[in-house]
Amino acid sequence: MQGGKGRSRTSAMSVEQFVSLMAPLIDMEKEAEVSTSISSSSSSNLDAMKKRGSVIVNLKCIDAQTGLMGKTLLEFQSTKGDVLPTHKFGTHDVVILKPNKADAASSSLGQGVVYRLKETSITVAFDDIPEDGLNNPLRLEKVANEVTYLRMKGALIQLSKGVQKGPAADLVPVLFGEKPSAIAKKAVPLSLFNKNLDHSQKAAISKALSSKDVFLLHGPPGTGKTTTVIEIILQEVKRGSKILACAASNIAVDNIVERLFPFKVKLVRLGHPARLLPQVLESALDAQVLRGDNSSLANDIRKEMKALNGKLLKAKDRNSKRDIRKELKTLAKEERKRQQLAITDVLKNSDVVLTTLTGASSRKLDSMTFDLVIIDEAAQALEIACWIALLKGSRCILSGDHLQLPPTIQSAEAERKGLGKTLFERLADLYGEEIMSMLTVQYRMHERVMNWSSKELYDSKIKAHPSVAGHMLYDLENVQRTPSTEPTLILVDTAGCDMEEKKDEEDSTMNEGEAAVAIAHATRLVEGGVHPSDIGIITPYAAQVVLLRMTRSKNDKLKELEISTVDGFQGREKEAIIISMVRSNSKKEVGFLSDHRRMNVAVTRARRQCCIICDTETVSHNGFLKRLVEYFEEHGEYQSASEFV
Ligand SMILES: Nc1ncnc2c1ncn2[C@@H]1O[C@H](COP(=O)(O)OP(=O)(O)OP(=O)(O)O)[C@@H](O)[C@H]1O
Repeated sequence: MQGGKGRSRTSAMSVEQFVSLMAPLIDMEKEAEVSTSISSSSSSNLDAMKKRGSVIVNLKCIDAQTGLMGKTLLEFQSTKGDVLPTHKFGTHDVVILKPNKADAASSSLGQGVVYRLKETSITVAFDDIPEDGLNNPLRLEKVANEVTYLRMKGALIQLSKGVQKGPAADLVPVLFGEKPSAIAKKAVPLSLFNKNLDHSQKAAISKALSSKDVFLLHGPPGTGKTTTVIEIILQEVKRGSKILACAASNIAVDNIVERLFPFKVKLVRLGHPARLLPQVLESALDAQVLRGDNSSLANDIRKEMKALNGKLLKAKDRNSKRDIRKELKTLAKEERKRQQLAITDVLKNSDVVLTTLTGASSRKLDSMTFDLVIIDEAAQALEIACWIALLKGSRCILSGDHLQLPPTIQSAEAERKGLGKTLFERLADLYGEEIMSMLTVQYRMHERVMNWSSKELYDSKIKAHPSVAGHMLYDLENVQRTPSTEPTLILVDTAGCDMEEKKDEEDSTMNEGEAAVAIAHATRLVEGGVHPSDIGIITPYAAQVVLLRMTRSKNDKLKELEISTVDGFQGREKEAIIISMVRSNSKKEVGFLSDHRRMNVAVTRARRQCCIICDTETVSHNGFLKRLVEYFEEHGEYQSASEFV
């Protein structure tokens, strides 16, 4: 099959053009990341750091535990014991711990990786427990993670040198539109592991298995993208393929590991233990290496070396000292060899190696090649990060949805110049349907929630599975039918209710009126029997998240209600979703609300009810949002915010 119909100019670029475009953009992004963190050489002052969200002050250590293969987990809470202030820390970030009062340039008590992040606490995994100072007030500073950029640069260098001899030699020209893509015409006969797959999933699997170089699995919200990826992996393992399975985030990689468990696939998960979910730790490379024969041999050698070192200390004459040193040298070499062999054994015996995209640059994988590289959540990964993994294989399958949120980019300039354009999107433009299948049955939303998104973004091609098409909030156990639980769609209009937006100190926008309405609606749902953990409040603005959490903290019954930005909810779902749009101003500015992908993610998190709170006069100034408002007015229930406060 020939590729190339309808190629877009920006999508068909040569390797050389790609390398010269990306190299400066990666530097820009690195600079932006460094400026939102603390670089080792910076002498920035604490106020500026606080403003950027790269430091959390006034913390106390409330818990210390050992775990994760010898790491120490320390949990910190605000000294006041309430919600942590606005910050830009994320799980897996590298952080340093300092006394609260230490100046910016002072040395730290320890460095660790953020293990768990809650609204009221943050847990960090340290290699060694900080010796003292834990009883005094503390602060955490985010450290720039420069390794990721080095690895992306490494992939660019490899691409620029040419990959004629590497495993991806035939793949690279296809992905840059220099050679046509190919899909075998004869369908592969399928004997499926999962007997419940729908027609669109089966069609996608069949096409994926027939692809000779590249295949895109397009999975709109709730359509079983990961379910389909799992079946593809199982089918490929059955065929004897060696697979590298990656995603941009650790959580997405762990999700695949967990879902492969029941099928007893021989797999190994690479990565820092603090970045893995507890339930997949047994599959971690480190854990498997420890269980291997070569590893116990290496252990025996280390014991022998310890004894010899003792002898060396006691030895008097030069000759015997020299002999012991010689023996130690030989043993050290042997120990290294055994360690390496232990790692190679595990990697060789695994049919599927799983890691994040940046983790794929691990030296442990240096000499390995794969028949297939699978990248899940590819529409949320930088193209250059995908290349770290792609260079290791001769075929690839990318799964994602370019109509949901793209990767987060710190540098506005780098984003404008093209860093954010994903490989998934570029290939979708370049080859279109030839190399792609879209899943069209969704298993999450009531069809009224789904229809807006399907019509607006997916050419009305998505259908709701009968098991969810008509499900209501009051069908849930213990939920009564009340005026609040009854509607599937609710539009709460704040126009004319004196609920204007405001800016917080960091210039992020918030809206007190909307926060009060959102919490009031959540309270009514809980009073109607909805479990608070089944409700999520989503808002695009970080300041509104903090405000909502503070408003919520006055009501103990809402403790388990989840409040997060749209980005924080991607890939997740709740029975009821409340969206606070925030923007309400006389200039009718809507900021990044107008991004179709952000609103698509927000609305499609809802399974049974979606409630939008907004100032219709402000948001209707944007055509896309106007259609959203009209859809909710037509198919849902209209309420004025004045009914809530
Ligand atoms: N063929 C199917 N029959 C019944 N349920 C299914 C089927 N495929 C997927 N599901 C269900 O749909 C839900 C979503 O599936 P999955 O996690 O694979 O989707 P996803 O597309 O990766 O999700 P997201 O929209 O969050 O990216 C899961 O509860 C899954 O069990």
